Amino acid sequence: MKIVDARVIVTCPGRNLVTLKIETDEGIYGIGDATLNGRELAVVAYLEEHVAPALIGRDPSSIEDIWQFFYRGAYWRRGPVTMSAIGAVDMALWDIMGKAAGMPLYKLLGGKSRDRVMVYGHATGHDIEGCLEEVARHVEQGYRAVRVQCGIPGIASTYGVAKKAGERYEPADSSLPSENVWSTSKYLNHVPKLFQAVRERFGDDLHVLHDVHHRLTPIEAARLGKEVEPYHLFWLEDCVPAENQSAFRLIRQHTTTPLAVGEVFNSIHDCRELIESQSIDYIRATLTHAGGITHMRRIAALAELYHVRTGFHGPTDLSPVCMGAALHFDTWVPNFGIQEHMPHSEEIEAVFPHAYRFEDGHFTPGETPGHGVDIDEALAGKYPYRRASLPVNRLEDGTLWHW
Ligand SMILES: O=C(O)C(=O)C[C@H](O)[C@H](O)CO
Ligand SMILES: [Mg+2]
Repeated sequence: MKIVDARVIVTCPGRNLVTLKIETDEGIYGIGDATLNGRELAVVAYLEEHVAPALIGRDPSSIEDIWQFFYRGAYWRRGPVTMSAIGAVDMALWDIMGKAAGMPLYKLLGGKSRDRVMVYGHATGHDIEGCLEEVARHVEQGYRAVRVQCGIPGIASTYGVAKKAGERYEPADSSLPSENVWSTSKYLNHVPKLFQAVRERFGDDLHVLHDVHHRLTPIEAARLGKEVEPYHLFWLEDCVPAENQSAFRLIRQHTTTPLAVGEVFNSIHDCRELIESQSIDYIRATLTHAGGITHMRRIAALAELYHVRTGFHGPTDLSPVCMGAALHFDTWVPNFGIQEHMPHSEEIEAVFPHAYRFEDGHFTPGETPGHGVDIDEALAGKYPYRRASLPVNRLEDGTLWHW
């Protein structure tokens, strides 16, 4: 089998999504998600100029060699643009090989390690009462695990909180970056009260999670981890920026709250120290941004040695293609922890028909050969690209801050 075409499809059914479609001389094609939120066209250019032409004529079953060609062979290694492009190629090749073998991807990877994949949903509210209502709505829908993000008294707007009750929040909310204001002290005083109220209302069985979006220093994160210990969080996510991997050792020394990190990671080198020093419990890197299935398998295998489990990133800014492939990976990977789930809009679901299904707080990937997600190109073509940016965050005195 030979690759005869590799094309990039950009569509914006409410938000920008980038898909790579690789076609073969045997009529089998595969698709991969290449969406890098707020930087979509950078990946499109990388794919169109440097990757797609070099794919033509290759054997799509040489998945490892093609991965090495674009990673090791590129000289300029790593980074979100390169690794998202490689991730899309890799996902599409695994899709092709699944279709050629007549097997769902999880079987190609080694078969089921579990019957279904637990996911967590997102509850957000402007105040604690609003959050509790949203948690209740998720529990009614069957979720066993809910991430809870709350507006902070005295802060006008906080990233990660929906503008209106019951709505989804959109990460890239305007053409150029909008601005939020941040106060660490107000935040740290509020969050323990939120989780106290969640436990009082919903009891001990619901898994609850929280995302700090990289906004604390290590000692502040240690304080937060300690103060929420009585509420037994499933995890505390991205409590500090992770460029400095050794910072997590300090947090770890102070708290038993489980730590998750890595949705912005692209490579095993971004998390090697975090994993080997057993400073984290969950690794959040996912297929699109961390070089596809081929590379994510290496990260998961390293993580397994150190009791670290997977907790893949799964926001709406990753397309259903990534979600489908991730659910197969989650079904197979021995050290699975949890999968994030932000539901896509109806428009997006229509552009990407898929085999995965939600039931009772869990997903199953389906039995369709490959990753089980397709793209309706005619429908995709009706939604042209629109520039959208992620916001920035400033302290109350105007200092630009972490997210
Ligand atoms: O889903 C999460 O945990 C996020 O933090 C979402 C990110 O902010 C979003 O994907 C940025 O594009
Ligand atoms: Mg996050």
